[in-house]
Amino acid sequence: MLKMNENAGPLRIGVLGMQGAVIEHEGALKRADESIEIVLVRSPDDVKNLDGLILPGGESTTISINVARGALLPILQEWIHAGRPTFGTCAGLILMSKPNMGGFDCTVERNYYGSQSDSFVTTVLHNLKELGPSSKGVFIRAPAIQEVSDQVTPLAVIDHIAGQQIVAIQQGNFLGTTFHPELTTDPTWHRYFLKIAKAYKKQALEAYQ
Ligand SMILES: NC(=O)CC[C@H](N)C(=O)O
Repeated sequence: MLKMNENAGPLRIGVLGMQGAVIEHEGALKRADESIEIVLVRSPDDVKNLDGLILPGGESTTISINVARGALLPILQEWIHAGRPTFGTCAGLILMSKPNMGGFDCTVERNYYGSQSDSFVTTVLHNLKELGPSSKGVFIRAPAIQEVSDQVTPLAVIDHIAGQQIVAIQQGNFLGTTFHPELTTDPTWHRYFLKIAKAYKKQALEAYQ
């Protein structure tokens, strides 16, 4: 059984360090809250005592292979199954969707917008007041969120020639974006994730006492 972090001190957030935008997420977490502890997750022991976990973007097949090779897969599955705070960006979101590790009750289509050269930056329109009206979304060989169940809350959309598309979602303690908020200096999405992790930790510590 995965142990929770019983330390009431600063939040400990893990960043899966297999491939992709790992350092960028570490920087974004620091910008969002200087006081948090960051753990690079590469082996099962690294997942102990975390309050939240980020699955970065990169290449989802490579990340999956490395996760399986490092014996992390059952630990991550247990983490997600327990509903612990998890933030998946781009490839990270792909891993949290069906038929991969799961977590989100949704399907995604990989490389929806085309190849690397079809990557783009556009305005992400937020649905949730506390996130502010909008942010800059960096989409790099991004997936598109396809079917979502009513368990999934869309948090943001973009206007696309194919129509408005959902690009950020929440389901309980899971947060996912098809874009890369860690590649901008705007801490909005990481702050929102830290809020989820903080609330989860508070609740878990209270239940524990
Ligand atoms: N920026 C990204 O994470 C791209 C995801 C990548 N195209 C994949 O399918 O894995």
